[in-house]
Parts: sequence; C-alpha cells; structure tokens
Amino acid sequence: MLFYLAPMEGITGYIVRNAYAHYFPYIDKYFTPFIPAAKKMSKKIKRDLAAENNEQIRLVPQLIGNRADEFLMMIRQLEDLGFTSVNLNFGCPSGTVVSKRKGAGFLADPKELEMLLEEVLEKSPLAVSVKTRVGIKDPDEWEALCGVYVKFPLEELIIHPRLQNDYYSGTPRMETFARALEQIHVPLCYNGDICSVEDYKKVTAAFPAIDRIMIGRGLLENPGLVGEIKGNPPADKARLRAFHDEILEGCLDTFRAEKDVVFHLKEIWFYLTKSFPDREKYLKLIRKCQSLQEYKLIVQQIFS
Ligand SMILES: Cc1cc2nc3c(=O)[nH]c(=O)nc-3n(C[C@H](O)[C@H](O)[C@H](O)COP(=O)(O)O)c2cc1C
Repeated sequence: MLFYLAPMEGITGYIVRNAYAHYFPYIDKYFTPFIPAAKKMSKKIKRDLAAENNEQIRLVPQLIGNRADEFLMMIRQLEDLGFTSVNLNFGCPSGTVVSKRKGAGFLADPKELEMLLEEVLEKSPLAVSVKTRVGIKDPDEWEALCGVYVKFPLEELIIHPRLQNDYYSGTPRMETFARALEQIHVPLCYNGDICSVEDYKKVTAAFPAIDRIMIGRGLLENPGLVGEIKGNPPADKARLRAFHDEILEGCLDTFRAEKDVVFHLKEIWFYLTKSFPDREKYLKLIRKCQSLQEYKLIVQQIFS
C-alpha cells in the first residue's frame, strides 16, 4: 500500500512535511496545499516548493484554478523547478473557492471540465493527476464526471467521495467510490475519514483493489497512524514532542511575529490534541493562549 499525506491549506507546508519525514517516515508521497494557478508564484510558494526545503520528500505540487492556460503557465514554472508531476484540485468545497468556479465548484459543468483536461493533458510537460470530489449536490452527478475522467491518461485519480455540499460532514459516499473503482482504469487513490487502524482495515476490506490511500486529518491527529497501520507501536510522547519541537523551531525561523508562530501551531493542535487524554481542557488552553511564552508552558504541561 502507498500512503499519501493529504494537502491541507495552512498546515502541511514544508515545515510540517519535514517533521513527518524525520519522525514518522512512512509517507510515500506528499502534496502541497493548493497553489492558485496565476501568472507568477509568490515568494511563499517558491519557498514551499524549494528543493532544499523538501530534501527527503517526494512532493507533488497541487494547483487550483479554472483555466487551462493558467494551469499550463504554472505547470511550465513547475517544470523549471524540476517537478515531474502536478495535481489539479477539483475538490475544495470552501464557499469562497467554489463561488469562483474553482475547486469542487468546477465540477458543476462536466463539459467544461473535459475541455480543460483535454488541453492541459495535451500540452502539459508533466504527468497530471487529479484530486476530486464526486459532485456538488447529488451523487448522481458522478456518472457524468466519471465519464470525463475515464477519457484521460491521468497519472492517478484521488477521490474524496463526498459532495461539495457535504463539506466534511456525514460519512464518505462509499457506494460512489465503489462505482468509480469499476469504471476508472487509471490508478485510483481513496481519501476520506481514515483516522484509525480500524478505519484503514474497513476501507481496504471494502476495496481490496486499492493500492494507495491518502490521509489528512487522521495523520494530523495521530502522526504515527501510518506507522501503526504498518505494525509499529503507537507514537510515544518523546517522539511526538520531537515532532512538535521541530515544527515550532521551523515556525520560529520562518515567521517574523511570535503571534504568527502561535497562530500556526494552534491550527496543528486542533488536531494533535486528539492524541492526548483531556483533549477539551488542553484545546481550551491552547485556543486562549496569546503569547509564545504562555504557549510553551501549555505544551510543557501537555507533554509532561
Ligand atoms: C484545514 C483543511 C485544509 C485543506 N486543504 C486542502 C488543500 O489545500 N488541497 C486539497 O486538495 N484538499 C485540502 N483539504 C482536504 C484534504 O486534503 C482531504 O481531502 C480531506 O481532509 C479528507 O481527508 P481526511 O478525512 O483524511 O482528512 C483540506 C482539508 C482541511 C480540513
């Protein structure tokens, strides 16, 4: 089985990716959080993609947009940086993205999706994969979308089997994923709600043909999850602490203001507190915390 860390905007930048690679080296492929397909890459994105910041990491940049020419412009820049694959995001459910007909919003018109993929796949010097949801409002939309995806030699198709309207609620639509498995002949990756070894076992028992899995929140809650799936003992406090400390150091080197460091780490702790008893208590403390000094004391308390 291949394991991928899901892209998570604001969280899985290079600092976090490196901490996984150093302390939980079980991830086969990483994806950047989505990068807007625009004319020029920002300095922040260039830093996230830089080879020296991703040394032990197999990284695939993810682009979000709705125009083939803009995707291609970005893809050529990625080629210059030495990348060989790119991932296109047709899954982001956020209102601000969808209202611009990007992310899952682009799934509204399968014909347009087909035209875009035709041009990108014809002209892209890089292998192209897609990360998609299964529709906007109705699981029956999948038939038309699937009819588009089957036409293209994608490197792989990553499916998070929820609708845009589902956001992250309810359970993934396993029946739709099962249909996709029958219909799609490029490598298919399952993504969604794998937060424990049991969840992993259920998904792989339901879909024995799957050979790649992407995990997001489950790996943030328990960074040792893939290690456990592979038969290793759960991550101990010392390892979690080292993982955390590397992220803290990386943030201190990168962000100018201490409050930005604390803000970034608060997002991570929203998930990571699930690895600890008394989650609610610590989450409250972390959320309220205002300064780096206060933050360090709370972290000390959590790990002691
Ligand atoms: C805070 C957050 C940020 C996300 N950012 C991205 C992103 O940049 N690109 C993307 O394709 N998906 C993004 N996702 C979706 C995840 O990659 C993943 O598909 C989703 O969380 C379901 O997988 P999981 O149940 O394993 O977490 C994001 C999800 C969350 C919760």
